[in-house]
Order: sequence, then structure tokens, then C-alpha cells
Amino acid sequence: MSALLEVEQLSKCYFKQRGLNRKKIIALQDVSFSLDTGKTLAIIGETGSGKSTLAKLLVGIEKPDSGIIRLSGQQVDITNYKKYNHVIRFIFQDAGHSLNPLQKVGQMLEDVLRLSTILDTEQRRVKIRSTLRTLGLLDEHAEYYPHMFSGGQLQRVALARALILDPKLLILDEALTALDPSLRAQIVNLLLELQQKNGLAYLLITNNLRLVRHISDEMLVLHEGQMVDVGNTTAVFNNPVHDYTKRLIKSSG
Ligand SMILES: Nc1ncnc2c1ncn2[C@@H]1O[C@H](COP(=O)(O)OP(=O)(O)OP(=O)(O)O)[C@@H](O)[C@H]1O
Repeated sequence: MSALLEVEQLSKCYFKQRGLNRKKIIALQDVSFSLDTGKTLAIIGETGSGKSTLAKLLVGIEKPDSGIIRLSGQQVDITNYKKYNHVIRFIFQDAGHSLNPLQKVGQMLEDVLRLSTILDTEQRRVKIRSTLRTLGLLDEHAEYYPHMFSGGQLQRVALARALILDPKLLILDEALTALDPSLRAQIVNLLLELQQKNGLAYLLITNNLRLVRHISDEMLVLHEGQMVDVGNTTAVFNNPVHDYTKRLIKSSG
């Protein structure tokens, strides 16, 4: 059976204007990996190593210069946002705090459903309620504005927005970084529960190696846009190949 997501030789470069010169920046070079349903892949690497570029290519915000993305064996043009935005969803750092402050949570979720599904009004109402409950929130939270939530609840609201379309893959780009440790543990447990129940796959972009060790099945280390280590998390921790990975693991204690 095909993997849920297969990435083959993905590359992306940017050009930065410096005076009269254009400087080429290779953000990602020939990155390949696959991710199965119900599994978690961690992407780690220092600032500027290409992690966010990879996330942007996978949600279609940016177009790769070359390379192939397959979903369940089918090559896709992920920049066709309407077609794939329900399959791969994205949640970024501090997502809870970037919700529209003037919009009630129920309205925000309603907008997502109206834009991307053919559900009728009543079906949308039911879906909003059930999604809120799945994330440990209450029906009445649909009537709340973002400022009425605590930090942990806000993160759950951001997750509700990402998960209401029942995606197969959720990309978490430093999404847990800003949370304090006890809140992070709560959200991690919730994510693991959802994964067990629904077979959701996660692509976890983080520099928190403890978290990587705790929840990811596989890990991929990026350094200057290139893959330097990839494989089963325990295997990479026990036997890192590249010096950069060795240093990272050593510095994480
Ligand atoms: N839109 C852009 N225009 C020009 N250069 C860019 C652009 N986006 C990213 N880059 C460059 O591409 C490289 C990879 O950036 P990217 O944001 O993917 O790294 P990152 O690993 O996610 O870093 P961070 O942890 O800081 O988010 C960096 O050198 C960055 O400056």
C-alpha cells in the first residue's frame, strides 16, 4: 500500500536582491521522505535550515522548483488549494493568538466549512459542535470571541480550525513551542489521542528534541536545506550519521 505522503527530491530556492546583485538562496535541496497514515515525522534543524519552506511547499503556499509530491500514491499539484486543503492542514506557532479577535469561534469554523465543504447549515452546526467537543471544548464556546479563552483553550480552538475538515495530515510548524510545559503536555496527549482514534498523521516541525523523542516515529534532520539524517527516531538518536545531528543530540542532553 502507498504511503499517505511521499516527497521525492523536493527543491526550492529564493533570490534576494542585494544592491545590484541577486543572491540565490537554496532553501531546500533534493529532500525525499514518506509518511504513513497514523504516524508522526519530526523535521528538525536550526534556523534557516529550510523547515518552514518544506511546510509551505506541502500546503501549497509556495511552489517547488522541482520534485514530486504524492498523496496516497497519486502525484498532486498541492498548490491547487481548494482540492487539497482538506487533506493536509497547517498550524503554526502561536496560531491561537492569531485568530481574528472580532469573530466568534463558531463563525470562524462556519467560514471554513462553507468555503470547503458542501454541508448544509444544520450539518455545519452539528460538525462545529462535534469538533469543539473532540478537542475538549464546549458547545457554548462557539459563541465566544478569542479573547475569552485561556492560552490552552486557544490552542485547542486553533486545532479545531485545522481539524474540522477531517484532514489526513496535520503539519505543526513550531505550533507547540510557545506553550508552557504543562499546557504542551496536555495538547500533546490530545494529539496522540486523536492520532490513535482517527489515524491522523503529523509532520512536526520543532527543535524540541525531547518532544521529538516522545512522539515521533521517524525524524528528518535538515541542515542548510539538505537532509543529513533520516529514519526511525530511536535509530537516529542512537546512531546519528552526520556531525550536525550528533551535535544537536549532544546539546539536547
Ligand atoms: N520568501 C523568501 N525570500 C527569500 N529567502 C527566503 C524566503 N523564505 C525563506 N528564505 C530563506 O530560505 C532559507 C530557509 O528558510 P526557512 O524559513 O525555511 O528556514 P527555517 O528552518 O524554517 O528557519 P526558522 O526556524 O527560523 O523558521 C533561509 O536562508 C531563509 O532566509
